[in-house]
Amino acid sequence: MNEDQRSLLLSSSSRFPPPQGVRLSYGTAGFRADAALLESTVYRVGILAALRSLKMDGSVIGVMLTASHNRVSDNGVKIADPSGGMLSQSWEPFADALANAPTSQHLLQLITEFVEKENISLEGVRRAEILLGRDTRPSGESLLEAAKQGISSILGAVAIDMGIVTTPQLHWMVRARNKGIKASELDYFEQLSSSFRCLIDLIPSGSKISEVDEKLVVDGANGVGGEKLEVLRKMLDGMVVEIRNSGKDGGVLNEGVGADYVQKEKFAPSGFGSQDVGLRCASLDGDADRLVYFSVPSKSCNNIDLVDGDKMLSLFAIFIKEQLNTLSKEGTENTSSSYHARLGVVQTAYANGASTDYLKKLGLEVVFTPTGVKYLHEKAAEYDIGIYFEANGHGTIIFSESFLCSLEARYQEFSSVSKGSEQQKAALRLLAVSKLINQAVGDALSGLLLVEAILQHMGWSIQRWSELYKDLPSRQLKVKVVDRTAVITANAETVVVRPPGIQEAINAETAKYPRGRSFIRPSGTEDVIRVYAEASSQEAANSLANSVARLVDQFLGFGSS
Ligand SMILES: CC(=O)N[C@H]1[C@@H](OP(=O)(O)O)O[C@H](CO)[C@@H](O)[C@@H]1O
Ligand SMILES: [Mg+2]
Repeated sequence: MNEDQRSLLLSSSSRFPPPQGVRLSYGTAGFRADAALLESTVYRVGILAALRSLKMDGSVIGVMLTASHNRVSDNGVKIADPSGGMLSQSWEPFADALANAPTSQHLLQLITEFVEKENISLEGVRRAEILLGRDTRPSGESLLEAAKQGISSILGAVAIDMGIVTTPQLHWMVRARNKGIKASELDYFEQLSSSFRCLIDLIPSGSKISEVDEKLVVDGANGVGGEKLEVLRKMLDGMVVEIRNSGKDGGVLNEGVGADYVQKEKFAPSGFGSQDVGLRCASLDGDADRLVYFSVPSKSCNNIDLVDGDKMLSLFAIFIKEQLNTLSKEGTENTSSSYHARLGVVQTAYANGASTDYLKKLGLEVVFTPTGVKYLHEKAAEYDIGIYFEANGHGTIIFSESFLCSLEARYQEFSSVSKGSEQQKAALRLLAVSKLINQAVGDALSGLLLVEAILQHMGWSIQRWSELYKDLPSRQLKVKVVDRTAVITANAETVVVRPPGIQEAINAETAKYPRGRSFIRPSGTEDVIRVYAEASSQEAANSLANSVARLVDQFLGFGSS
């Protein structure tokens, strides 16, 4: 590292001292905390992003300022790798060390050692390009400045501000830039709208949906997703969409609204109620990378019929399986008859037991990973087509490049020898899905369009979709403890290996409940232990969740020894 670079780092970092008495961890989805604590961390993530770009031969890297479903006073920062996915897990320890370095000297020492180990040249001869995005949180603007300062403290690094965008939009832009395709926000909207229209044009003539099922009402979580859906809606003249909680009418981000609230509390979001009985409703989360659907069952209650990430996964799996079955039918005389694609489905321990049973009965390969998009995405990428969703509505579909190449070739074959055939349509539908779905990360807007297209293709109402299988009643709780990192889990977070004894106690409690299942894990985004329980009745699920929460408090709570 030359003297110019050293003095630049020392002088700039001295303007961003780390918060006292706080230890930050990159967690499930980047650094996340009260916004007032984050300026130094965001500055240092700016440095990290610049180094990551230099390490990746100048590939474009993304930095997103968001705290997703957390309350508005929080904020966070996470990196989008050149593939558009999450930061490589191998760099997370360095990210943690950077964020927690106590002084500028320590920070400089860390960077010096790291760039030597990683063979990163800091002579300023290479260009590093970082796309910056932020959601609608008030703290975003000042944290954006800190990120820019961090980036510009690395010689040759350039920050490009993409403004207020959804998290998936930024990931999509990074992926598109590194694939050498057009990557503006308009390009994003055009890709989604044109591929959506392609699927609508391919709807079988017999599929009809009733008038009441034409309308969709969307809860925008008072966040960035509502305003972006407004733009998209104007490009989709075929869709009847009403957007509420867009953030324009003074509502507070994620407060009583949004996909996390709807999925966890199973309550209708603010602005929804008895006037919406029977309608198809959807809810985005605060940065529009999560989506759930719901319907209001009757005028009497505030509860909802939730159609969660597991059901979206099931809908996508049915549709894709149908197209693959059509393609694998004996080909016409001039095309190859055998056609096999490896379709995989990835879930986490939060997936409702009924969904896993349903998917296995469909003959699908179902595998599990720990919570966090980075784990599911990595696993899904092992298939020709990998579908992953968390129950809370994080998820997407990944198509391998080799599969898409062979699919494109098959589509061309069909177009010349059997134009208009069912095989040709099936190939075109899958190609359209691969363009509509955001393959970088879970994207509430692209997921919503795919759900809408498939429901129209099937001629299904939300009620018909929800009846695919009946969820086992479940309950999630959060428990504040002295130190959540004391809990170490294994087997995709389904068992606790440390502290000793608690898993045996959970097992004994769970055994008391028919079809009981329960697990605990440390949250990566909030300072809590999360408790999940499901059983044959809601009362039993609630009781099991409360019993396990008491065990957590006994073993780990403030009163524990
Ligand atoms: C139970 C739950 O909803 N966990 C969420 C939450 O992670 P935690 O580590 O559980 O806080 O936020 C993550 C990032 O948004 C998301 O990937 C994950 O599904
Ligand atoms: Mg989110």
